[in-house]
Amino acid sequence: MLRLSTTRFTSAHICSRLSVPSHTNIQRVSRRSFTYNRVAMSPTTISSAQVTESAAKKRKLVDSEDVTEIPSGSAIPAAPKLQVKLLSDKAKVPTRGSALAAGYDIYGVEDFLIKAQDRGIIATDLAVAIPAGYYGRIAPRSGLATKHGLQTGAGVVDADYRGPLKILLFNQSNEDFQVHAGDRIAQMVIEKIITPEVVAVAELDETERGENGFGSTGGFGAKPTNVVEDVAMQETEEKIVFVEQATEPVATSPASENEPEETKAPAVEAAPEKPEP
Ligand SMILES: O=c1ccn([C@H]2C[C@H](O)[C@@H](COP(=O)(O)OP(=O)(O)OP(=O)(O)O)O2)c(=O)[nH]1
Repeated sequence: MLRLSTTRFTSAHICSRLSVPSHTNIQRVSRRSFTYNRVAMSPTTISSAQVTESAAKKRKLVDSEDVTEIPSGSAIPAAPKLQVKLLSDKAKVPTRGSALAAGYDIYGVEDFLIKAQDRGIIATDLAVAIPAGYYGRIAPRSGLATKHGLQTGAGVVDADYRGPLKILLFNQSNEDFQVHAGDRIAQMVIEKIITPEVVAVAELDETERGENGFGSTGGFGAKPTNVVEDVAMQETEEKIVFVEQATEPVATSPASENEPEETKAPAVEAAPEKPEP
């Protein structure tokens, strides 16, 4: 008889299993698989030894900018660092609001009144060194944008810029907005870029779209044609859920058998009995 059991793996479980500190490099792909540093993994078969082997095999595929240094004996590429220099004692190191937040909140260092429908440039007294191959995008904080109409402008921070970081804020509301020293006024997202060589050509290649632009694919209500229904990805929580046959022996890799107790994944739990109708 087939009896279904369900085990839920969060990225924290996986990190614990892999004995790695951060779950930010873990990306869920489907119910049964995820990637760690872009290496495909399965929660049923994962072991630290496999991570080491797989990562070593795929290391050549990782862009060189991703790998600042690979310490000997470690399979996990060192993450690029965002260096910040505080230019005054009012400056604050950028912070992230949650474990997986994309943006680093940026703190202003001055009181500044931005009049309604006006703009202001706010000092941060920060200098930054963004890793090569990336840039910093200054983006609005959603709360300030929705409640007070505060948008950011300009917003491209080059990797080679070493001057003081400034934040351009537009007040699109009809009320003045008072910025206080120490406020989190914007966020900076570190985005990967490519800078291809520019080549002038006589003709561009042909495409289906051609020269059609600005609404040529339909109105706002047009149904997109490229949407694939994926039930597994509709879960709201970041969980990897898989189902296995409890009556058959579960294949266990030798490496995972030798793992210390605290790094093992949680035991398989029996699925709750379905109540009789
Ligand atoms: O919101 C922003 C945008 C830019 N900068 C800094 C970092 C960036 O590297 C530099 C130059 O910005 P950008 O290249 O966008 O400005 P530009 O007008 O093209 O100036 P430049 O000729 O110096 O490149 O100004 C900020 O501090 N805040």
